[in-house]
Amino acid sequence: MRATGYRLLIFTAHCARGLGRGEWDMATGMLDRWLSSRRWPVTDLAAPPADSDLRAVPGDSGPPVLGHTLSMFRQGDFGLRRHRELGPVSWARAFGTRIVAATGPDAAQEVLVNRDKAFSQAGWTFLVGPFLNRGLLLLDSEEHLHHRRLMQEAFTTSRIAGYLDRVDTLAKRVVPTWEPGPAHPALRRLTLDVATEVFMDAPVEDAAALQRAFTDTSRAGMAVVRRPVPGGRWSAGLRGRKALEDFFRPRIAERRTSTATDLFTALCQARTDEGHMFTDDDVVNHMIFIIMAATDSTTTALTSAMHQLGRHPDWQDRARAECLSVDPPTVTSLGGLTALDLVVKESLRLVAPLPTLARRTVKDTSLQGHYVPKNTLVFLSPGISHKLDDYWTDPTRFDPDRFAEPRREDKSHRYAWMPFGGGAHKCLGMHFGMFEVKALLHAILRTFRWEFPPDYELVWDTNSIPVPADNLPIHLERL
Ligand code: HEM
Repeated sequence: MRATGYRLLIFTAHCARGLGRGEWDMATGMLDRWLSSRRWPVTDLAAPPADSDLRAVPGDSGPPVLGHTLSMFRQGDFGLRRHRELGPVSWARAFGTRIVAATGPDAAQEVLVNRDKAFSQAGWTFLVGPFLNRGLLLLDSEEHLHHRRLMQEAFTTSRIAGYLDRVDTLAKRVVPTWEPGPAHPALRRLTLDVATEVFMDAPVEDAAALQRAFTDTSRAGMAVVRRPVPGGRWSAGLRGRKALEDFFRPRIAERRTSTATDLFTALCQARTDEGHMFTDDDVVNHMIFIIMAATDSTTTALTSAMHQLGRHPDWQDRARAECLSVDPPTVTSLGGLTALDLVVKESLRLVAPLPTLARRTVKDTSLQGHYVPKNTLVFLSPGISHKLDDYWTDPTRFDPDRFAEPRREDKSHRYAWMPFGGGAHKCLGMHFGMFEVKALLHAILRTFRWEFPPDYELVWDTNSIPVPADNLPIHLERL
């Protein structure tokens, strides 16, 4: 069996280029069946110290050469299956290293609360390479706290109100120009427009080049060949990052005294009570990170919500009726749109935009009674916590009312619903992100109606940030 599987892997890799679509689907289907059915001998990650009562982390290396890399890429239920079979703390070999999965709300809480400071943000460097260098998420401890406090100045209620006003103006200009077609690229374009107009206040003529630079920079972290080979994703990412740096740096001095209401200006002017401000380097690094953090995540949230609203016309009608009763969408008026709020929360539960949060241990530590040695990569999975039937009734079903009183299933555990993470690094853009998604849906629901054929099934490509494999083709009917 082992030899068969190995041959299948080699065959798939060698033949990929020469196969037609049907043959490719057949080969990958065989591969997927084999990956799901095959089990590997379970061994210990490392022996716990003799004087401790800790247990070893159970897990396995998976198939030869690639380990579980392909399963992680190709199988949406891989993590959930391991959680059921091996428990909330297990290890697997993938991407050339051993990774500990901390799954379920208890394990997530222990890592994110990080009581003895054993889990560092260096885990993210493994995933995003040099592209998000010194972004807020990559900082640890006191330095992180200091930068986070300063950055909070860009997310006060009055700042958010200003951004939201600009998001609404943009949505009202762009959404009515949409034609029937794939929804995902249109949504991505919309959130990129938010990035250039609302976050950066960039000149219109620079928008296309900047948006290309964001895309190249954010994709580079997932490059298979992680070297600057000409024509490769890594090189494109380095060029993209440089283009973004070249945009931000020369404008900082002018933005420090500007009266503009964009996020870039807010970061340039952020100041603590003691008078500390971000340096020019900090502003550049934080802006590049924020744009990456904000764009793909909100695109996935919007795509998931549009998909669910198209499958559930009753919820679409309820959400639209609310949106038609309120204009413009503001921090206060959006707060009253209950059905829209429930739909967005449920869409974030079913498809967590950040499927993996990464940490690395900086010392030997314990996790749910297991021994985890120093320098171990640890992955958390909000999407797994969102699918456990200990916390959610019929977890695969779209059921927004689960977030309403009296059910409030999200209160079953502090970390049962965690699309925005938790602890010291909990998403700083959470409130604005929710408002942005709702303001954009507000414009879409007031302009269009849509539904999917009953037999339509969306397949999410979960290689990194979830995207619909078919771009979510959608027939928009103008109201
Ligand atoms: C639906 C949209 C969003 C989702 C699901 C989301 C999710 C997350 C998650 C899970 C984290 C924590 C990662 C970790 O602990 O490893 C995070 C961090 C962060 N997010 Fe978001 N995010 C969203 C939108 C935004 C927006 C719109 C912004 C800014 C405009 C933003 C800015 C940030 C920042 C600055 C951090 C780093 C916080 C820190 O390290 O202290 N996010 N986000």
